[in-house]
Amino acid sequence: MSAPRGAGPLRVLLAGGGTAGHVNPLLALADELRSRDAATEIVVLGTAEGLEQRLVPQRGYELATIPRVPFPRRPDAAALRFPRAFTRAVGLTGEAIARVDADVVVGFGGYVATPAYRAAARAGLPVVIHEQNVRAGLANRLGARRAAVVALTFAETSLTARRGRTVHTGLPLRPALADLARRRVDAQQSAAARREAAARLGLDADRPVLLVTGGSLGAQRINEALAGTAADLTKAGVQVLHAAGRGKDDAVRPAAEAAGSDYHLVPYLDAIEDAYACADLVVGRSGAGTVGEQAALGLPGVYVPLPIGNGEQRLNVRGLERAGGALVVDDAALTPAWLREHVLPLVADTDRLAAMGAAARTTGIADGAARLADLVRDAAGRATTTTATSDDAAGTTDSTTDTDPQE
Ligand SMILES: CC(=O)N[C@H]1[C@@H](OP(=O)(O)OP(=O)(O)OC[C@H]2O[C@@H](n3ccc(=O)[nH]c3=O)[C@H](O)[C@@H]2O)O[C@H](CO)[C@@H](O)[C@@H]1O
Repeated sequence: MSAPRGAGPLRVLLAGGGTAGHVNPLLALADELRSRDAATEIVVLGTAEGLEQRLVPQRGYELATIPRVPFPRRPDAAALRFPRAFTRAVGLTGEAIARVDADVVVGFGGYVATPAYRAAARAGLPVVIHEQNVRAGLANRLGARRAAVVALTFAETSLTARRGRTVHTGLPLRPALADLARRRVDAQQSAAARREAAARLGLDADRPVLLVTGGSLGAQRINEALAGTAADLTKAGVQVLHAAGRGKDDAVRPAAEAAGSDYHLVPYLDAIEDAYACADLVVGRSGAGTVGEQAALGLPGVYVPLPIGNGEQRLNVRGLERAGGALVVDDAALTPAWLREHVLPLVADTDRLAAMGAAARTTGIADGAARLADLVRDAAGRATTTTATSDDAAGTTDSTTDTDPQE
């Protein structure tokens, strides 16, 4: 017999997937909920193709998969197949909800979120939405119509819960990153974290470290530009840690090898917190995850927004840029010459980097996972077992006075 709703350990379905940008905040919330109550029951809803396939079981959570059903954007053959495929996905989601006997559904947007929101409505369950990007995706825009809570990474996102609360929680950071964010506020702790992480990565903590990422999938353009400057950087005494993306690292290998032992090329950093702890400067994309993490950590960054999708990457970094924590360069303008002119002097300019880092931190939130966990437990009628240091007065907007998010 299952417990009545609102009683016993929390039971939750977390829906999200695709890239690590969607999966990592979901896992950060899962870890936070479990750390408050080890008996919390969690099922993650994802697809069989996304990064969740690897990342979710690796962190010890059950993954239920449904087929990827992209919402039709034009009247083609896929649009004709959509209603049946969608109904099937909703049915499978309903089965996953019933299996965990969920009392709340939390969605992070993307392909699996729309069926999850629909199945939750059918089951009469409250929905909590987390929107990572400044420009909300379609699934979350639809879901926000009946959501109990819409939680936002960025204050400037215009998505609102029509019938519920809209709260600026920031990005839920996984525990290792939240810990690092706390340590980096103190100069001595920050230096210690850098030394410890440098030892694990085989880096010299006393020389400049440039971290290069292309988001969770890697970025060919960034890889090519770095390949063209690899030797200039190492000749200048800079150590480069470059996560080029799975399957994209081979193209950089000849340049990395020619640049010598200070050029560390990897496909992906599972423990990216170590890389962040050592980095003086980061060059990368401006996915919401990257921006949210680096702001919370007070890390100066050179951002190269991905010029596709709905343009969300340019918007994601705007607040950070305005605050002075970011240099932003268009994808097309990112060349080896640009890196030589801008990044080579910057990575050794400790005063400027310190100012950029401090500016970045003013826009970041380190306890986003705790804030979101409070909202989820509350929506499910559970006590919030720890107190988040939430600036509710500033972070909560009254949904009735906001602009229509569907426009
Ligand atoms: C191509 C694409 O679809 N991009 C979207 C995707 O970004 P994508 O998933 O690439 O990027 P994000 O910046 O959001 O997140 C990357 C995540 O991967 C982690 N990481 C990255 C590299 C690495 O070596 N190790 C590692 O752990 C980072 O710490 C971060 O948590 O989702 C974001 C959040 O909705 C969107 O803003 C992006 O537009």
